[in-house]
Amino acid sequence: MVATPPEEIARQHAEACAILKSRSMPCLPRIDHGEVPLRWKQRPTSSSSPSSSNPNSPPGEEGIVVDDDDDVEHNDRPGWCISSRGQVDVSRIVELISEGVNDPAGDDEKKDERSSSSSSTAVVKEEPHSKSSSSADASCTNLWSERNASTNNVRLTRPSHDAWGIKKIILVFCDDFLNTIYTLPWYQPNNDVVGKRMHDAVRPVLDVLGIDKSQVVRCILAGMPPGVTIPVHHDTGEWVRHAHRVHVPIIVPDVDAVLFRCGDTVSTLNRVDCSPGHVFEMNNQAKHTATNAHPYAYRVHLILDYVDPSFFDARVSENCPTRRVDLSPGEVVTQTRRSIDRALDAGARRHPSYIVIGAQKAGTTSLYEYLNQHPWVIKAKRRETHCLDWRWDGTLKSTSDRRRRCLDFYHADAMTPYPSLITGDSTPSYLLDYYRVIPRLREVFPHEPRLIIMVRDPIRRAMSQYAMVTSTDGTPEQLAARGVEWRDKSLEEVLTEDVRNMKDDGLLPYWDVVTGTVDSSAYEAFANSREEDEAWERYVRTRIPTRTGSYSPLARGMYALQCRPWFRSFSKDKFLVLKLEDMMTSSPPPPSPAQSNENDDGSGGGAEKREGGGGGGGGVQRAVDRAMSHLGLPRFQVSDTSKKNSREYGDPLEGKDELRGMLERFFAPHNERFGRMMVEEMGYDEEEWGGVWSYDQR
Ligand SMILES: Nc1ncnc2c1ncn2[C@@H]1O[C@H](COP(=O)(O)OS(=O)(=O)O)[C@@H](OP(=O)(O)O)[C@H]1O
Repeated sequence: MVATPPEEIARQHAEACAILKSRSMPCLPRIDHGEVPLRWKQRPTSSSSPSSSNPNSPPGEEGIVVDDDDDVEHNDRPGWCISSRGQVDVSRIVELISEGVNDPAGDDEKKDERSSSSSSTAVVKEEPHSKSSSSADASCTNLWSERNASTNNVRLTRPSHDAWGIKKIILVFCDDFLNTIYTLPWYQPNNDVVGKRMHDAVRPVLDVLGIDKSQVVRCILAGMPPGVTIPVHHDTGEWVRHAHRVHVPIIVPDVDAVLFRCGDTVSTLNRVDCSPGHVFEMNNQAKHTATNAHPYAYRVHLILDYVDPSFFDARVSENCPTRRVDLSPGEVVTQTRRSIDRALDAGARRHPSYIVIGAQKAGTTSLYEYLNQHPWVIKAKRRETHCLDWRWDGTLKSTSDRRRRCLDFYHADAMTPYPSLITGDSTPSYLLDYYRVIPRLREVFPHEPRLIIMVRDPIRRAMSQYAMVTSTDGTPEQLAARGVEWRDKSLEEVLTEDVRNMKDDGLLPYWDVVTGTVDSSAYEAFANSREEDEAWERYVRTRIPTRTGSYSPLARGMYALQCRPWFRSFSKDKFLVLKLEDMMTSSPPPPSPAQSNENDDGSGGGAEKREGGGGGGGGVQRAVDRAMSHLGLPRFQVSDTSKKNSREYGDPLEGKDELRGMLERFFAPHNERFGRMMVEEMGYDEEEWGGVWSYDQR
């Protein structure tokens, strides 16, 4: 977010006034190009920094990025940004909003202050034709009065508008992700006298656009003060990509004193005809700027955003259906920069909403960081809370104390007023440590957070673990967590040790240590037996230390065994399982269903599945889309798709073909079993999971 410095705003204002004075810029001829194609608005938005949505920070700017440069990608950008969609009679809207139109924003409050202070000598600039009313009773007819709005309508903040002194009458509004569309009382035909009249007065605009009112996601009347320039900017936020932006000038005291320009670049801004009643659509992801050079009067536009009807179906298929809420008069809403909630829903969300439970070294940090780029996802106080394993405080007497302790690892209290926002953590040790973690999770988080499991070729995973644990880089805390047990051990030694432990626990009756081979019939007989369950529990209960990462290089890659107790403990719909390899595919990011009609270039995108290949962001976006859908969050575009927690290390299996062959033989039946489990028990795609990590295909 770049805030335009005041000197630059002053320069742009002077420039606009000079243009107006010289009458050197004619308006574009009114041409109806039809709707601005939404694919022209797909440029990723750039201001979704997670911190901006942290409820601990005050709501920031309202999704507007001010640009001073022209570094915009112009691929497939239109030769036009403005489409004249028609002309309507706005006199009924004018009737409703004329009163108080030229009162400065917040003036009713100032008047209250003045009337309560007889010594006040402040000079109020009187505007002609301005009957103002500061009463907030139901009969108050000044819709600009903020007291009236907060009593009879609903007050919403739009910080950038406030900064520019723009005042507004809000009729329909949605959060940044179009997750909830709020209809305010002053647009509800059955609820309010104003609502009925406003609803009817706006109707001709919808008719000219050929849209149904259910398509409207935002609709406000915005009053721009005299002597103000909104500097060149473009709008940002997910909603921009999905919505058509329409302006209708309603009250324009002097069209020659208004300069509204829009264009693909700062140097190609075109002037739009702002005569009252001109319904025009603009590409609000292109540059635009407005100046009201009138000496004393406000200029009012109806600003309306609408989506295609297919948008709502797409949201259903993304597991994130749009909600519609009719707000009551005087209702209070809580806002962050990108979210809006009803105050009466405070506390409705229970935290945490998700936990990435493993597997270690399978890309869990990346997934966590990608999720946290979503403006509605708030980081835990630390990525790996470990609140259910080694930070669990068994000395606490009651469940509520233990819950409190666990919740303290998240910003749970600060998030209470904002139920749209979610939080969670990534503690990859949980997957293996099921016997400790599952009962604790059930106890302190009975709402059962969504669980995400990432997996990776178990041989690669083991190599990554070995490289990490034997590495001497990192913070003292990281070094301590890794332990020193493997420091002087070779890869062969640590693998052999794990095999020995498993053998001793009766977990590998099918594995011949001398030949390094599996007895297939012994494996088939043992797999999924009660004996295997017992042996697995024995292993997990005795071989998992809590204060070192130097353990289980093989067991942590036996995913069917690790997942089984989890899958038995929670319903299927609680889980999402993702393969790290799928994050590495380089095919272009998929369009969301909500964009697919516009975006489909017909390319299936040949996925490169092997590690080390590509990783152009398509795989990351696809994985994050699935996670968002799992969490019931609206889709967003991941801006930083770089891999996290990655380490440069030589291939520990380089020149060790025998060891590699042994590992492949060891893991092959486990991989095959896990693939089957995913398809048959969890209902995942056969093509994706059948034959997962089948080494003989390499
Ligand atoms: N997007 C993407 N593409 C390819 N590889 C990726 C990606 N994200 C994470 N990684 C690799 O995942 C490894 C780190 O996993 P974790 O973050 O789960 O490790 S940890 O358990 O939290 O320590 C680590 O593997 P190694 O580099 O082999 O150690 C990361 O490089």
